[in-house]
Amino acid sequence: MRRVLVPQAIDPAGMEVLRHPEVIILGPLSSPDELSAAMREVDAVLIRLWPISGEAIRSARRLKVIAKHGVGTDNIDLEACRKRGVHVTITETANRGTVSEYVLGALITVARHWKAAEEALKAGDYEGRIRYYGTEWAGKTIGVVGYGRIGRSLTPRLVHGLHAQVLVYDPYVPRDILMDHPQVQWADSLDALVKAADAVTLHTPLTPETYRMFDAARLAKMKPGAFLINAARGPIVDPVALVDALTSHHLGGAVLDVFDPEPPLADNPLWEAPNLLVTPHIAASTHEAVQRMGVEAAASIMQHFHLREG
Ligand SMILES: O=C(O)[C@H](O)COP(=O)(O)O
Repeated sequence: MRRVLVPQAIDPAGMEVLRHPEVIILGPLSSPDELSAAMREVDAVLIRLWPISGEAIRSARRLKVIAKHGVGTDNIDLEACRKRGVHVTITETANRGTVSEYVLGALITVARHWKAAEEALKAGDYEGRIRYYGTEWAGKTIGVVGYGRIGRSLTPRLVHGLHAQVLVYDPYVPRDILMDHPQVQWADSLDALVKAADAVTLHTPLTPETYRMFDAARLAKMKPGAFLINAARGPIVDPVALVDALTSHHLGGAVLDVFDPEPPLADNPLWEAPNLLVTPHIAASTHEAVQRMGVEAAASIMQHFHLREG
């Protein structure tokens, strides 16, 4: 028998994939604190965002596979997995379109002062309509940092959906995969991208190289009035520097779906920053993408144990 731990709820279709006479499904757990102990007697874990420490991996003697529901593996101690021979899978393509749609919504919502205008309207200030003038994206330059699956899915949507110019920066992918379109170009450097872009959207993993990639110095290089969208990982952006850049009105606005740490601190300076929109790490949370992530993560476990064709 294989014991598979699903610590947090996933889509029922994903649970269905795990249902098999040779599989015992364990979970859900009530908090991340229970994860390490619960992992001790399992062969596989299907993990969302809860952290899996090296210690938890080392003391999980039966563990063979960790299936990540999503694409970011920064919550998993990969070095400990490598040393113990634990296989890690991600749901490679499950969320790219949904995250791209979130970014389109974020760009439009923040650039049209949607939240402030709505609050003004509800407070009886109908004349906000002649105060909240926004930014039109057609013809503007949007910088896409990271040209992995999400960056590549987003770029055509920016071109065809928003009619924007797109500048792409990613030192790890070959230039010939760039979308072949006159409105899409490589940036020679990250600084060249931030200096030229009316909005920058982040689509890199969290690594030592991307940690605080958007610190005070880099934010200062962004165009005055530009917008920043972070649906990648919180620590890529220095939150204190971002609050300063928004409060001084150097930036026109920002949208954060991710935080450092997660969950974000309740008493948070970000909450007071002007024209900052926030969501609780839901860029990939559509019914469609959550179903795909659940099914693909579960299928990768079953494939690992040769309990399913494919
Ligand atoms: O809710 C989840 O499980 C997430 O969407 C995780 O996705 P990510 O690791 O790709 O952010």
